[in-house]
Amino acid sequence: MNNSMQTVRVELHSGDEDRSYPIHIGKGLLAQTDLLLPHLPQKRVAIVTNTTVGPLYLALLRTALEGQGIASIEITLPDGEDHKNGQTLNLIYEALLAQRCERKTTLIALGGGVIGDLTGFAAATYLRGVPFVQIPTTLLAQVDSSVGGKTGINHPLGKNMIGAFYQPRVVIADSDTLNTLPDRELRAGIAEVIKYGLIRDVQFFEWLELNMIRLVARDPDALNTAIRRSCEIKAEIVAADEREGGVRSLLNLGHTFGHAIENAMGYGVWLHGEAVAAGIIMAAELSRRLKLINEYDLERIRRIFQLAGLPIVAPKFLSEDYFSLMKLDKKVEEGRMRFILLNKIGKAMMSHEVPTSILTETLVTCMANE
Ligand SMILES: NC(=O)c1ccc[n+]([C@@H]2O[C@H](COP(=O)([O-])OP(=O)(O)OC[C@H]3O[C@@H](n4cnc5c(N)ncnc54)[C@H](O)[C@@H]3O)[C@@H](O)[C@H]2O)c1
Ligand SMILES: O=C(O)C(=O)C[C@@H](O)[C@H](O)[C@H](O)COP(=O)(O)O
Ligand SMILES: [Zn+2]
Repeated sequence: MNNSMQTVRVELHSGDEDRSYPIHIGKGLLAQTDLLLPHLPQKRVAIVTNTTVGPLYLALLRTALEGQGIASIEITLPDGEDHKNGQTLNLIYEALLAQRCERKTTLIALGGGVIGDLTGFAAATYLRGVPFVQIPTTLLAQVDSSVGGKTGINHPLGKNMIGAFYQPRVVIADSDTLNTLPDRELRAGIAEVIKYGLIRDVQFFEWLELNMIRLVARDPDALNTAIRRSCEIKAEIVAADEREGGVRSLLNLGHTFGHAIENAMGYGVWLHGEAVAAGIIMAAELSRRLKLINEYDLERIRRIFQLAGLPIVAPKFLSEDYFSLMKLDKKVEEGRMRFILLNKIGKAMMSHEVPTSILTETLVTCMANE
C-alpha cells in the first residue's frame, strides 16, 4: 500500500466494451506488483526496454515479478529517437516469435516515449494484438506519451508516420525513476507540461509560472503536481476523443512545426520536447499575427519556456523546407495544412486556412539568424 500514490483514470467506454484504465502516479511504484498483477492475463510477460534504462530498472522489476511467480522475457533495444523505426520494431517481433510469446503474453514498456511508442505498436500488431502496459521512466513519458494509446514509429520522411491507436491496460508512473533522468531530458518533458496549461488550463499555466524553478530543480511536490495535472488533462481529452476526430488535435499544439524540426535536424538531434518548445513559440507567434493573442501573452509564453531552459528559437532552414515537411503533418486535409492556435492562454483551437504570407513571416521571425 502506498499512501502517497494518486490515480487518474482514462475512461474509454464504447458499446459493451470497457477499455478504461488507471494511471498510477507516485514513488516506489516499480516494485509494487499489486498494481500490475490484476492486468496480467498470463504468468508470463515480455519487458521491452533499452540499453540505458535496462541496467537501471530492469532487475528491480524482474525480481518483483518473480516474487509473484511471473516469468519475464527481456528485450533490450538500442537507445535513441533514431532507433524508433521499422528495424527496431522488427527486433521486438523476432524476440517475441523466438520465445513463442502468445496472445495473452503482456508486453511491458519500461522506458521513455520511444520505448512506449515502439512497444505499443508491437503490442497492437503482434498476433493482431496482445495486452500491453506502460511503465514510463521519463517525465515526458509520464505526462504524455504513456497515456492515450498513440503508438508508432518514425519514417525517414516524417515523424510517427506509421502507427496505431492502441491503449495500455495500466500506466505505472514511478516518480523515483526520474532521479536518474538527465536534466536535458527533464526539461524536454516540461515542454509538454506547459502545453497542457496553454491549451486547457490557465490556472495550471499560472502555477507553472510561479513554480518553474522548483520544477526544474526537481522538487518532489512540484513534480507530482505537474505529472498529476498533466495526466488529468490528457485523460479528459482522450476520453472525449480517443482517435483525434476533434478536440484531441489540440494536444498537437506546436507539433506541426516541432515534427518538422525533428525531421530536418535528423531524429534525435533535437529532443522531441525541445522541438515542441520551439514549435509552440512558432504557433504562438502565428496566433499573434492572426490577432488571436496579444504581444503580452506571447511574451509570457516565451518567458516560461526560457525559465524551463528550453529553446525558443527554431533552427534555420529554408522556409520551403519547413513547408514541405509540414505538409506531411497528419492534420493535413485535402492538401491543406491546419495548425493548432491559441485564442488565449488556456484555450486553443484548430485553424482553418492560414495565409501563406503570414506563415512565411512567422517562420522567418522564429528562426535563428545563423
Ligand atoms: N504516444 C504519444 O502520445 C507521444 C506523446 C509525446 C511524445 N511521444 C514520443 O515520445 C518520444 C520522446 O520520449 P522521451 O522524451 O521519453 O524520449 P526517450 O524515450 O528517447 O527517452 C529519453 C532518454 O532518456 C533515457 N531514459 C529514460 N528513462 C530514464 C531514466 N529514468 N533515467 C535515465 N535515463 C532515462 C532514454 O534511454 C533516452 O536516452 C518521441 O519519439 C515522441 O514522438 C509520443
Ligand atoms: O496524444 C496526442 O494526441 C498527442 O498529440 C501528443 C503529442 O505530444 C505526441 O507528440 C504525439 O505523438 C503526436 O502525435 P502525431 O499524431 O502528431 O504524430
Ligand atoms: Zn509531443
